Amino acid sequence: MSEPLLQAVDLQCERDDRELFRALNFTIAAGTLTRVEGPNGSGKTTLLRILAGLNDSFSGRLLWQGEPRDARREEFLRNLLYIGHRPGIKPLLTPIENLRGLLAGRQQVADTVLRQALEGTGLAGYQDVPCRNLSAGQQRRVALARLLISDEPLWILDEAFTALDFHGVEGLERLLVERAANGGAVVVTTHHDLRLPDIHRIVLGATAVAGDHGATCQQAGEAHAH
Ligand SMILES: Nc1ncnc2c1ncn2[C@@H]1O[C@H](COP(=O)(O)OP(=O)(O)OP(=O)(O)O)[C@@H](O)[C@H]1O
Repeated sequence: MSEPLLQAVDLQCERDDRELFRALNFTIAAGTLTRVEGPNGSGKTTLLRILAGLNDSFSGRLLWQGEPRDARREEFLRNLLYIGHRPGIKPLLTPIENLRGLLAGRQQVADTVLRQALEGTGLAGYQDVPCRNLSAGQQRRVALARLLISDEPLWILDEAFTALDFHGVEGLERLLVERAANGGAVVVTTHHDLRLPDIHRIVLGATAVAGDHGATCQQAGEAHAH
């Protein structure tokens, strides 16, 4: 197996006295794609925010490269690119200005590179238009342009495919596969029917109908049920 980046050990989370998941164990390794699945409200966003260090209401352990994540929090955050389910784009700013803001304090990137990244996500000609004048899919593409510049080894992407058209979905699928092939680790949630090979699956709320909020982890070809 390739190098483990992030490991979850016995994760458990409750919200408003309802258990979303428990006994969740998995490894996010370099060079892999992982999809977190489950019905609405099963806890996908919550799990991604926990993994990204944005939500601390859980029990269990998270390890970054084999050591407690919180003991290496700064290093962990430098190595993480998290894009939430809202694109997080400032409507009064242009795509270029938004990207500059998103990269502030992390990466020094020339404007020519930002422009190329926006062209790469299909926004040629829109780089200097205020984002409030862009469609939902175009705003999503502004946020996703960040992926074309990223040097972080771990991507956590919540509902990244939302509002994208057919070509946008295809392009993003290709990018994620290439990223994993080049040694990155990608964790995604989506309600889209993705065509990604060798994807690992973390299924939440698998037995929710029976009132038992179970979770299943399948590491591409190998399944662990809890
Ligand atoms: N800020 C919050 N405070 C309390 N409960 C919350 C909060 N945010 C979400 N929840 C609850 O946590 C549960 C899981 O929500 P979450 O957003 O993680 O689900 P999800 O699987 O991502 O859903 P969806 O597919 O609809 O995006 C839901 O029942 C929701 O009501």
